[in-house]
Amino acid sequence: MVKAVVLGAAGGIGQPLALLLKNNPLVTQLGLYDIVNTPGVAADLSHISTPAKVEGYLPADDGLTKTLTGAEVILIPAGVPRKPGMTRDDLFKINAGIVKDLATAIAKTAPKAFVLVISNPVNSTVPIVAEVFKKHGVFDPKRLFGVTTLDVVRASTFVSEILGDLSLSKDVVVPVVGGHSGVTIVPLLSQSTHPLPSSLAKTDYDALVNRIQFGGDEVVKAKNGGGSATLSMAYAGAEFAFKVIRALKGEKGLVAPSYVSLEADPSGAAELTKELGQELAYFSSNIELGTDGVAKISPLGTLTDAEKALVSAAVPELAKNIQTGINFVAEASRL
Ligand SMILES: NC(=O)c1ccc[n+]([C@@H]2O[C@H](COP(=O)([O-])OP(=O)(O)OC[C@H]3O[C@@H](n4cnc5c(N)ncnc54)[C@H](O)[C@@H]3O)[C@@H](O)[C@H]2O)c1
Ligand SMILES: O=C(O)C[C@H](O)C(=O)O
Repeated sequence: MVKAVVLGAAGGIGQPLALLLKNNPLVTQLGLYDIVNTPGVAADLSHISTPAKVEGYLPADDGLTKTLTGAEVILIPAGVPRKPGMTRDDLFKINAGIVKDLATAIAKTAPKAFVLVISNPVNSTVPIVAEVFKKHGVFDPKRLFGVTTLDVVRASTFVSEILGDLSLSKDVVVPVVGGHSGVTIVPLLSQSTHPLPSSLAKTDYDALVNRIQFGGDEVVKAKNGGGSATLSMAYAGAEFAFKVIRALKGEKGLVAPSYVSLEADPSGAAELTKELGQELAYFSSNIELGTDGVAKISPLGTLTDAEKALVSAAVPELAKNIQTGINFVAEASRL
């Protein structure tokens, strides 16, 4: 029995993500919340012949509390997406407040749930959720995740394209670490399960790294004002959520990168900090999932010089993004 919840369920990501969750037999209850259209989305999904009982709520009549009651896994894709010319940080002004309010409701109604943050900028929205939870005395660093899986999915796809066989993409695993925006996205291609051709030119390697780091821009540009990645994000979000659900059901050995608080595993964090050469409160590295959430944060391992340079570029940007999230909650509390 697992109750999964999507906050922002009527949106571009929310709807296909809710569909994928409804299609998973491990999900027995599906709570959908949005400020618009959730009753329709819920009615539609409820006709699908899979076990999950679907309920959709709007803000009226305390719909958010009803949605969150009994939630074990909460996915948050609520907020505005980018338009061409914007960075993810440009979304902060609107999305920070949305995420803060949703986190406050979670802290009050479902403080033990696993919370998976999709809303951008993830590098800052995850610290916002953590700060809100700390204020309410319910922060458990093992249960809060920034969803960076789309970067991993893109890396698998683009590497398979270079290897000339897209059917490999389901098996190609590339750890993508750091955060989720531009230079903070660090693909560790030397650790790919399927090595790149040794003949790959440096310019082609650089282009591949750039494509993984800025894959989101490719979609924003192609949608031409119609938003950012939704379908691939729903796929990626579901993939990560299913791992979390399988782990909470007791399956062992499930590993995936996710942007987490390094308080979740102090000994793993100590090793990671040595590798990064600087303390960061949040970082995405491979994590092992357990029944209580983050069981272990893995170190980066052996890196090439090119990868070390990517990590060095990511760290100061991440530090800035994290502080922006922390400051936002501190300032809001002073008002
Ligand atoms: N982490 C990632 O890899 C990743 C990938 C793609 C998109 N995103 C981010 O996900 C977010 C959503 O993208 P989208 O394309 O689905 O946008 P969208 O505009 O299609 O959908 C967002 C939904 O959020 C709802 N919403 C707004 N305020 C809300 C509130 N207070 N409570 C509940 N719902 C609320 C809207 O009504 C809308 O239905 C954006 O911030 C986008 O940048 C993240
Ligand atoms: O690019 C975006 O703004 C959406 C998302 O973060 C992505 O990586 O596709």
